[in-house]
Amino acid sequence: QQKRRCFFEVNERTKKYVLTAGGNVSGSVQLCENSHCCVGYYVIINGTPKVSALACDRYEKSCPDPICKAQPRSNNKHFVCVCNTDFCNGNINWGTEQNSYNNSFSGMIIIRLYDIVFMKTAIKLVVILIFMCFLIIAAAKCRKEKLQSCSHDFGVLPSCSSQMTKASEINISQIELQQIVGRGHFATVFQAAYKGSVVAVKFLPAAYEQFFTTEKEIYKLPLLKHAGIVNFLGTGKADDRSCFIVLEFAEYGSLHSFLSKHTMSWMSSLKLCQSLSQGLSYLHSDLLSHGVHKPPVAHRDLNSFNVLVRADGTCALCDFGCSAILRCYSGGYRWHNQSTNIKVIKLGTLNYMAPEILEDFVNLNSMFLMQADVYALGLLLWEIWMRCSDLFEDNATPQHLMPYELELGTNATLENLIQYVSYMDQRPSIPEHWQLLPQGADLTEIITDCWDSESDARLTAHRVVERLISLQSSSSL
Ligand SMILES: Nc1ncnc2c1ncn2[C@@H]1O[C@H](COP(=O)(O)OP(=O)(O)OP(=O)(O)O)[C@@H](O)[C@H]1O
Repeated sequence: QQKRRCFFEVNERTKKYVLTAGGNVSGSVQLCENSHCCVGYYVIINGTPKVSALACDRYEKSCPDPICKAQPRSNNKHFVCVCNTDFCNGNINWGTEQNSYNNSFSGMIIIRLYDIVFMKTAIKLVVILIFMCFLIIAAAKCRKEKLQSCSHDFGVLPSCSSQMTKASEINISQIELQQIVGRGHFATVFQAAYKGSVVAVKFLPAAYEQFFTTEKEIYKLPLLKHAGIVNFLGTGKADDRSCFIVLEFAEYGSLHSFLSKHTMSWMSSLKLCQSLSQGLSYLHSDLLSHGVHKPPVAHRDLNSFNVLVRADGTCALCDFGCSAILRCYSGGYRWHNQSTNIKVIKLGTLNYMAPEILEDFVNLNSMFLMQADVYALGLLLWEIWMRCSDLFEDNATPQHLMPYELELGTNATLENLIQYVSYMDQRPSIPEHWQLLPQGADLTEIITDCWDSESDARLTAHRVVERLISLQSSSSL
């Protein structure tokens, strides 16, 4: 059986030879010859315990305790402890008085293994705790700054700066339909009169209620009102069970129809581009205002049919039937488990799909939905500037074309787009002479930085807003 090992220490007042008889001593360790018990003698001096002696017990006695429990010897000034595990005499247990005495152990000469282990663990715990606190504070600060920076960047309309959108249910009898102004893949949109104002009413057949529910959910998000997003007035159900959404009326209709009919000056094109980017940047923003939270939203179907143009020449985003609310999870954004998870399979809008979405078509649960919106934004900026008469020689402004329409025809298939956009890494062509124009190089760079094949390398919508502002302020064409 292995011999017991005990701490060994003697002060002047103890007869050293008496204790060395218990076994061979090497430094501060004694190998017990006659006993399997360690013993510790302590004396209280000025209220603090000091080691009087630590050693092997000289005779075999009963020592049932694995830890060294203090027992008074005389006058409550001297204590002895006996224990039966290796080095157990290095740490006397004071019972209820333990804490007060333990704090005064600095006078002990022997380096006690148990103390070291305990100290090391305690130090590790403290360091881990401090590190975790630091991380939590840094994360909270980072999030706060992010939210604050977003809320400073974009004006929140005063009407709803601190409230949930209070759109009421609208009774169909309150609406007077006038004429059809647009048709989408699912919806028919009417110009109508409602409470003395001209509005747009979007009807969705009952079969497409899923799109209606998603779109309503987005419009009803708190703080969603913004000049770059079409103003939402309410929803309702018609007698034939179709659902409808009442919106502000955009006089020029979709951006697609506006660009088909109009060319524009440099300043007008900038107005369209800026309001469009601001709308998207606001949609993507994560906002906290007066305790109300607006999560980021990815549009997921951004194209020139889903951007409206108002009479004042500004853009407003619409059609959120495929949009996704993103929730923040430990630094990144994930798709909130929304009522719908619809795959966008619509001709025309395929042209605006980012390469990673085209390729990963069967699985749209991507973390990069906002970057995919920015890709589409780049195509829209190209589409707008291709109709800017100041960027072309007299009467040489091209006809309006959708992205890739020239290269792949009016109804490009998914396979053609994957081949052209993804594998061949091609984009709509930017006129070479733009490089010679005062702002040409900058606007080319904005477009190409939006439609980069690497989604991570693309600008954020917020950065596009900034780049467009500096483009405007540097000089006019
Ligand atoms: N508020 C509005 N003011 C004026 N015109 C509008 C308005 N909303 C929609 N429109 C017109 O109706 C068209 C279809 O609207 P919307 O895109 O919302 O329908 P949809 O069926 O959801 O379309 P999609 O095919 O993209 O899914 C638009 O392209 C636009 O021309």
